[in-house]
Amino acid sequence: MIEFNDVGLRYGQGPEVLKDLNFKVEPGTFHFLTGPSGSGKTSLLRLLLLSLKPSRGRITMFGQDVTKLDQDRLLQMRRHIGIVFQEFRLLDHLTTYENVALPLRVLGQPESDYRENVEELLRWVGLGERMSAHPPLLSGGEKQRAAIARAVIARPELLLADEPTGNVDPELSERLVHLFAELNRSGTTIILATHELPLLDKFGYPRMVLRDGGVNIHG
Ligand SMILES: Nc1ncnc2c1ncn2[C@@H]1O[C@H](COP(=O)(O)OP(=O)(O)OP(=O)(O)O)[C@@H](O)[C@H]1O
Repeated sequence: MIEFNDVGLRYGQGPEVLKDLNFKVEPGTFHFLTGPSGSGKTSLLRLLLLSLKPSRGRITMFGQDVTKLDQDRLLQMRRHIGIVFQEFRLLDHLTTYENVALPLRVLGQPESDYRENVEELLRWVGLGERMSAHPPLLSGGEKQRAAIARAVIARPELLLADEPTGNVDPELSERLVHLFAELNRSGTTIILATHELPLLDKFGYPRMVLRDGGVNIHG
């Protein structure tokens, strides 16, 4: 599903923050992405999200060399990718239901087509009673479950998560990772960036470790 060949990334004229990345991620797998602060986890996720282009090397995703795609094709490919951020990024003026439905609305689907799916997904993530609440009234864990639901409502094949448990307590962190694990069991490929060692130890998924600009996969 993902293949990096000799990929390097620099911002502007700065030094390479990622260098000689060579790895493959098979469909249906779950990887933790870890490494010290500043090692380039967010930068690597932005390459995978197609919001940054590498300075060198080749990135193949879904069978296509993404460095050769024009903007329209990149946008089409982007629809196969979901993203969850540490700081949730929900829209406060929309209800929880409307936040989760937004990606489908943007795709032009009529509400009659998606209402049931959105409600079912919200119940599945445990927000069945919170659908009409606005995000400022949700707890941290509830906000992140809403953000996860929004990220997967359009059924992405690849789900990226950047420190998704950074703003919730350890017990909730574990429950959120169980949610990602469930999504993975239903076929979604997952790459979850975290530096929380207890989570890495508790869930035995392989680790992509970034260090000194390079990456190694363990486990
Ligand atoms: N927009 C940018 N412009 C210039 N340099 C950047 C930019 N974004 C990140 N960097 C640099 O790239 C390097 C990797 O940053 P990145 O945010 O990818 O690391 P990280 O592993 O996600 O860090 P953290 O765990 O602290 O969030 C850092 O040296 C950072 O200063």
